[in-house]
This record gives sequence, structure tokens and C-alpha cells, in this order.
Amino acid sequence: MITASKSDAVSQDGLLPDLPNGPLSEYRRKASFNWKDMAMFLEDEDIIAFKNKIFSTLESDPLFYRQPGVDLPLEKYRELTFLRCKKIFEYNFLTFEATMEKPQKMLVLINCLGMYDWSLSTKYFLDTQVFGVAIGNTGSERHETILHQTQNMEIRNPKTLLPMPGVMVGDIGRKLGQNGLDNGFAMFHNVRIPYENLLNRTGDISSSGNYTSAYKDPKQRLGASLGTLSSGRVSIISMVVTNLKLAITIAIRFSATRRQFGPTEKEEIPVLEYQLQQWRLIPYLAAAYALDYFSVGFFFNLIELQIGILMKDRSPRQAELGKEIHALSCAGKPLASWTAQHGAQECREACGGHGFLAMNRLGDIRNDNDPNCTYEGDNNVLLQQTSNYLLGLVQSIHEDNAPCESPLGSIHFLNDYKTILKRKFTASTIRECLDCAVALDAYKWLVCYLLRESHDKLQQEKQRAANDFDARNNSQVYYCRSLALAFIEHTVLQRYYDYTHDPSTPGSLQPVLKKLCCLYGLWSLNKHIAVLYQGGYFAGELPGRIVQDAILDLCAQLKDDAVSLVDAIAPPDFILNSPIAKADGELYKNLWSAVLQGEKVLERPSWWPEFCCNKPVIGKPRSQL
Ligand SMILES: CCCCCCCCCCCCCCCCCCCCCCCC(=O)SCCNC(=O)CCNC(=O)[C@H](O)C(C)(C)COP(=O)(O)OP(=O)(O)OC[C@H]1O[C@@H](n2cnc3c(N)ncnc32)[C@H](O)[C@@H]1OP(=O)(O)O
Ligand SMILES: Cc1cc2nc3c(=O)[nH]c(=O)nc-3n(C[C@H](O)[C@H](O)[C@H](O)COP(=O)(O)OP(=O)(O)OC[C@H]3O[C@@H](n4cnc5c(N)ncnc54)[C@H](O)[C@@H]3O)c2cc1C
Repeated sequence: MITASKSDAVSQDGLLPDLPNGPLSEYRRKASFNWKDMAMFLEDEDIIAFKNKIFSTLESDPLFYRQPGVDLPLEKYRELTFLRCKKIFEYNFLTFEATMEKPQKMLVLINCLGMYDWSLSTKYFLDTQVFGVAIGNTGSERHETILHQTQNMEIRNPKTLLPMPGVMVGDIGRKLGQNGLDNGFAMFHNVRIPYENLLNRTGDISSSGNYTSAYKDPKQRLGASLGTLSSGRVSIISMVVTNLKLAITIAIRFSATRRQFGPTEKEEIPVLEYQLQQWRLIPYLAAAYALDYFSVGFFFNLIELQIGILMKDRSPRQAELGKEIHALSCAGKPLASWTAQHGAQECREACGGHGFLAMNRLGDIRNDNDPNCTYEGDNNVLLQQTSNYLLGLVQSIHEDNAPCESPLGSIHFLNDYKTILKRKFTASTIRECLDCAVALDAYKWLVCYLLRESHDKLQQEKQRAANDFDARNNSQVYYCRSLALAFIEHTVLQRYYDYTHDPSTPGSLQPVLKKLCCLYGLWSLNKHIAVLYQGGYFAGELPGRIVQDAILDLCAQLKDDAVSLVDAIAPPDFILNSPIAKADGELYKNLWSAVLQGEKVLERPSWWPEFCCNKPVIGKPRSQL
């Protein structure tokens, strides 16, 4: 294990306390890097201190106490979430000035509260940000009162809490997750909305009924109006990565301490030593790192867009930035939320029966993550926005009449479209595949190939179908949908590749980070193997075989680093709230202690006499027919 210098160590220890010794220590000793160096590379000191403040504040406040796995009645859970939400208003972790100084703290706060409980985080941010940003971005000075009313919890009649005349609101009932959040419905019967309430940033109507807009180009106006919707989707990418981090932390710590079977009768080995367990989990760890990097960088891109909106920037670049962020977020949310969803389920199963115990939290993580695949736009529907964006580039690519340029550069490689399509897979050994450039090159070919195929398919369908609506719908499966996913996977991988190969990345961390990058690339690529063969990029047995062998090789290389890799991204035990995944690794002691603290755990159930008297008479009651 490589350690930090003395002065680094002093500042690290203040921010990141040592982890307790115990059954996980052996893996920690075997790691190729120091987890504190990694944590401090991933986030700066100010952000780590901010997180510590939030976590320790919640842990010290009795209102935030919770018993692992306790299923609260709906009404009680919603009440608690509301009271906690009010308390978060009071704590005011992030002032307006602090947000302006370091906007990414907003994302950190969303995720810290979410790691504690997503119902709380979503409730808080829907009230303060989603609604607030929508009004702020699309309204004007005349809407400020509404923002003040939101902050003062005045969204009905402030004295009676009854809805305003003509408005009917109600509850839509229990959901599959996030039940602390009380989603409802609203209906309006002959309610007259005052003219001043019209959100008028991009277009207004005068009292005489004339429409005016500062935007001359209708497309720019549309982009400016809709750009606000991107902030939720961009934020969700980071929220779901947070879920993946929680789930993988639980599964890796469990797998490193849970022993089952062994080569001899004398000793059982940790389940993490099994190749199958490594292959099921370690790619999700790599995905958590790669997607996390993408989500944070992408949030910075969103901030740039937001600043432009606030500054009323009407340049073509601002419009292009809005379109590119829209295209990337409409595929980024599906990719990240599905990865978290599948990862959470794999982690649940990888922890066996312990994973199914509610107190270990994998069920809640999975269920609370689930709506991210739907809200802010259904994943499958959103992917069509990304493929539309890419298909819109085909004409310039074919005719070489304009370079493919975009503010974030995600489409620049398409300038080499024709050359890329002529390429073949050239690696011939596993060793060669351990260079992440191999997966990246394959992705470039894959996107170009799927773009060509999707375009051709759409043209064929247009000739066959009665209308463009049907033609587009019939070009989704195997074509446009795959294109959008391959494009975003390429973008995530390209960004992570540049980051892990940057000379400023510390030498002590670069080897492990490059392995994560390579594993994420090959593992994701492996899902497209049929298309790689179909299009002729792969030929013969060798490419498929060496890609798979390289995945297994990387998993084996990373298994001794896995515990330290999760230590670097895990929240404190109180927040993680999973007895099988505490940092001390005392799996059985912690589990046993949590079981014993359960309510009435050693008592007979209240209905025990039913078991002793009124014994069932087999075959009774008889049919009355
Ligand atoms: C210093 C400054 C600091 C400032 C910092 C501020 C940072 C901000 C941070 C904000 C934090 C936010 C916290 C988030 C916390 C998140 C909590 C999440 C909880 C969520 C709860 C759930 C809430 C909801 O679900 S609300 C409901 C959301 N509903 C949807 O999303 C509906 C989904 N459907 C659609 O959007 C549409 O149906 C769509 C777009 C899929 C298809 O529509 P349509 O068929 O009309 O489209 P097209 O004809 O294809 O498109 C027309 C045209 O418009 C372009 N376009 C569409 N959308 C956008 C966009 N967003 N941006 C740009 N352009 C867009 C599209 O590309 C088309 O263009 P063409 O050129 O014509 O092709
Ligand atoms: C927990 C939660 C909270 C929410 N909170 C809010 C909120 O605060 N405010 C708000 O406004 N909304 C909210 N929503 C609603 C949410 O935005 C919508 O559920 C979401 O946008 C999907 O729309 P839908 O439910 O109408 O799905 P539908 O559009 O009915 O989709 C149903 C199915 O049909 C498929 N489908 C639909 N269109 C197509 C197509 N063109 N091509 C192929 N397949 C298609 C979809 O893929 C999906 O599988 C919330 C939803 C959830 C789950």
C-alpha cells in the first residue's frame, strides 16, 4: 500500500478519520493505494468538510435517528419526512452566497441528503430548486413573490391549508418507493390564472393581446424555454450514481467478510475470492467511478448553461450548448439510472439472504432508485431525443459540408466518420485489450455504424410507412435506441479516459484508475458484441474471447483494491445504515446487534393463543355447494 506524505496525512486525518480495524483490514492492507489519497483526489477538502458537516449534523439530531429496516406506517413516514425537511430548511446548509461561490455544493447536498433518505432529499429539492429554478429561469421580476411564498411554505391558503377556490388536490396513494414523499394530484375547475402569472422570460403577451419575444429565432427560443428541464435530468444522473455507490459499498464489504466454502475443509474463503462474485460486482464498482466522474463534470456543463440563461445570453453557442446538454442528459439519465437499477439488484442478490433483509437497505436503495428511470421523462422516450439529435447531423457528415462541432465536443469524433467506419478490431492478445484505448476505438466505430444503420433504416421506413410518425417509431428497436446508448457510453468513457490518463492524476492512483476505466469500457462494450460482429468490426472467435478474458483478468486484478475503492466513496456508517456493511467489517456482530434491537424481537406474537387453541380441523370448512 502506498501512503501519503506526512503533511498530507495530517490534513487527511482531520477530514477522514481512520477506519476501524477488523475483518476488512486484510483487504485494506493488500490495496495498491491509500483510500484517503483516493478520497482526497476525488473531492477537494472543502467539499469533504461540507459533507462531514451535513453527516455529523444529521447524526447528532434525534429527529434523524432511525432503526435499520423498520417499516413505518405511511402517514408516520410522511410526517417524519416533512419534519425533517423543515429542519433542513432551518439548518440552511447551503446559503445563496455559498451556492454562487461553489454551485456543485448543491449537488453534494442533494446526494448527502439522498444517501440518508431519498424521500427527504427529493422533497427538499422539489420545493426549493425544481420549482424555484423553473420559475426563476422562465419568469421575471414579477414572479419573485411566488418564490418567497415557496420558501415560507405558502405552495395553498396559508391559514387553513385548504386549497384555493376551484382547486382540488388529493393524494395518489402508496408508491413502490420514496413513500416519505407525498405525491398528489391537482385539478382546476374554472380557475382564472392572472395574466401576470404567465412565465414571460422568452415570450410575453401584452395587455392588448400582442405576442413579443426577444428571441428572433424560434429554435433558440424553444431551447431557452426548455433548457430548464435539463437541470433535473442532469442532477438525476448524479443521484442515481449515489445509489450505485451505496449498493456497491454494501455488497463489496459484505463479500469481503462473508465466507462460504473453500479449497480445503479447514478454511472457508471470502465470497469476494470467487471469480463469479468478482465478475458480478467489480464492473459495477468501475461503473460507479466512471459515471460519477461524468456526472460531476456534466453538472459543471449545466452550470455554464444556467449562467448563460441568467445572463440572457442569446448567442448561437448558448443555443448549441442547450441542445447538446439536452441530447447528453436524455441518454445520460437512462444509462446511469439503468446501471444503478441493475447494479442494485445484482448487489442484492450478491449478498444472498442477508441482502433480502430489509435492515441491510438494498431493497430500499433499489426501490427508491427505480422512479429515476421514469420521472423527468421515461428513459425509453428520452433516448429518442438523443438519437434525433445525432440523426440531425447525418446530412453534414455525408456531404462533408460542415464540420461536426459542439460546445462540449461530444460529436467531434464524427468528423472522422468515414475513416472510422473502415476500421477493424486489431488487438490480438488479452494484454493489448488492457489498454482502454481499445474499447474507446471500438465505441467510435459502434456509434458511427449505428448512426449509419439508423439513418438507413429510417429512410427505408419512411418509404414504406404511411407517415413519418410511424417511420420513426419503427426505427427505434435495435437502431435508434442502441445508437443513443452507444453514444452516451462513448461520451462517458472518453471523458473518463482523458481524466485517468491525464498527467496531473497522481502516479499512486493512476494504475488503479486506469484499470477501472478499462474494465468499464470493455464490460459496457461486451453488451454490444452481437452488433460488433454483425457490422464486421469483430471477425472470428478471437475478439470476443479476448475481450471477455480481459474483463475477468481486470476483475481479478481489482479484487484486492475493491474494499479500499469503496472506502473512498462510502458515507459514514450512520448514513449508510446497513449492518452488514459497517466500516469495521464485523458482519455478524453488527447484524446480530441490529436484530436484537428490533421491536418485540424475543416476544411471542400477540396472536399466539390462536396457535394453541382452535386447532384447525383438516378439510373444514367444507364446500357449501
Ligand atoms: C452560478 C449559477 C449557479 C446556478 C446553479 C443552478 C444549478 C441548477 C441545479 C438544479 C438542481 C435541481 C435539483 C434537482 C433535484 C431533482 C429531483 C428529482 C425529482 C424529480 C421528481 C419528478 C419530477 C417530474 O417528473 S416533473 C415532469 C417532468 N416531465 C418530463 O420531463 C416530460 C418528459 N417529456 C418531455 O420532455 C417531452 O415529451 C420530450 C422532450 C421527451 C418530447 O417532446 P416533443 O415530442 O414535444 O419533442 P420534440 O418535438 O422532439 O422536440 C421539440 C424540440 O425541442 C427540443 N428540446 C426538447 N427539450 C429540450 C431541452 N430540455 N433543451 C433543449 N431543447 C429541447 C428538441 O430537441 C426538439 O428540437 P428540434 O431541433 O426541433 O429537433
Ligand atoms: C415518483 C414520481 C414522481 C413524479 N413527480 C412528478 C412531478 O412532481 N411533477 C410532474 O409533472 N410529474 C411527475 N411525475 C410524472 C413523470 O414525469 C412521468 O411519469 C414521466 O414523465 C413518464 O410519463 P408517463 O407516466 O405519462 O408515461 P407514459 O408516457 O404513459 O409511458 C408509459 C410507457 O409507454 C412507453 N411510451 C410512451 N411514449 C412512447 C413513445 N413515443 N415511443 C415508445 N414508447 C413510448 C414508455 O416508454 C413507457 O414504457 C412523477 C413520476 C414519478 C414516478
